Amino acid sequence: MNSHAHAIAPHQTVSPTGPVHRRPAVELQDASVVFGSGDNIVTALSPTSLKLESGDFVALVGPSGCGKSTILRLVSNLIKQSSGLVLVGGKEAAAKELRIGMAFQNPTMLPWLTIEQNVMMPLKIVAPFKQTYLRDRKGAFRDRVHALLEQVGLKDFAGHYPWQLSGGMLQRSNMCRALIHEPDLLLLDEPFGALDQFTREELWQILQDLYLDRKPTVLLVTHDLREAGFLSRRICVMSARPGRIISDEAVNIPQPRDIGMIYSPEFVEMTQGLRELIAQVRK
Ligand SMILES: Nc1ncnc2c1ncn2[C@@H]1O[C@H](COP(=O)(O)OP(=O)(O)OP(=O)(O)O)[C@@H](O)[C@H]1O
Repeated sequence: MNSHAHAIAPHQTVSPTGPVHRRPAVELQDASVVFGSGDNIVTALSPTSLKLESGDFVALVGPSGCGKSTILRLVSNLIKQSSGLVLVGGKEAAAKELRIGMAFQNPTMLPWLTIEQNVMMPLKIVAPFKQTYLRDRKGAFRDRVHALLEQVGLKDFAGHYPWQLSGGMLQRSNMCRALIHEPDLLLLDEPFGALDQFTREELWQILQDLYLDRKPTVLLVTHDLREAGFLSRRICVMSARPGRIISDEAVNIPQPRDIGMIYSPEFVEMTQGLRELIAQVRK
């Protein structure tokens, strides 16, 4: 075991009421991804296995280009594996049956729509909400959007346009849009990448609250080891490209976590251990 053994332990399902045994929400069985053909072959992901139980919060960390985003794209069914299996909700390529929310580093808000309209967008296109969209968009759905915006401190900005908001406010809106349709699975790819440390820490706390409130299954890709440690219940470390998971350990710190915790010796030791592991594999 690594030097971060105090805070993290080999993979186990953590629950306030003890271990839970449910059908995995996400499972990769020796899934690999190869792009191109002939002389232009790029192996983006070596055969990789990973399991997320329903309600898990797993962070994927590792050197640049090791295949973290590729795993998210596999799970969201944007790309197909070249070998192995990808199961979502227990079924192959069944991502459409699960409600998925996604948030990426650069929020892509539609500039001609207000924040309220942007956040409401999934309700317009995702079943079962889309069936009642025309009826509910000015009633129940609007209330839902406003309640979520209030939860992230954007109560007064529903009628603003994206260009009237700061980067941090846009990331909050982005998070609301990813969660508005109550996804079973939340896929986050460097969602706070471009923000200053204070805003990041603030958003970690907001995301933690939203997660504990709703308990979706979350797969978070990040380069920020503190972000991984603060938010997730498990951290998977990947090797250099073509990557695979070389360490999968639980973060044994009860939730909700306090932001001050990231300065504790135990937490610093954990992130330092992860850092050393990644430094070794990227050589
Ligand atoms: N469509 C594609 N065609 C060819 N190669 C690709 C394609 N998509 C990704 N790759 C390659 O696959 C590898 C893994 O990419 P991926 O985006 O998953 O890495 P990552 O770990 O998320 O990287 P980063 O941390 O830098 O965002 C990279 O070397 C990348 O260049």
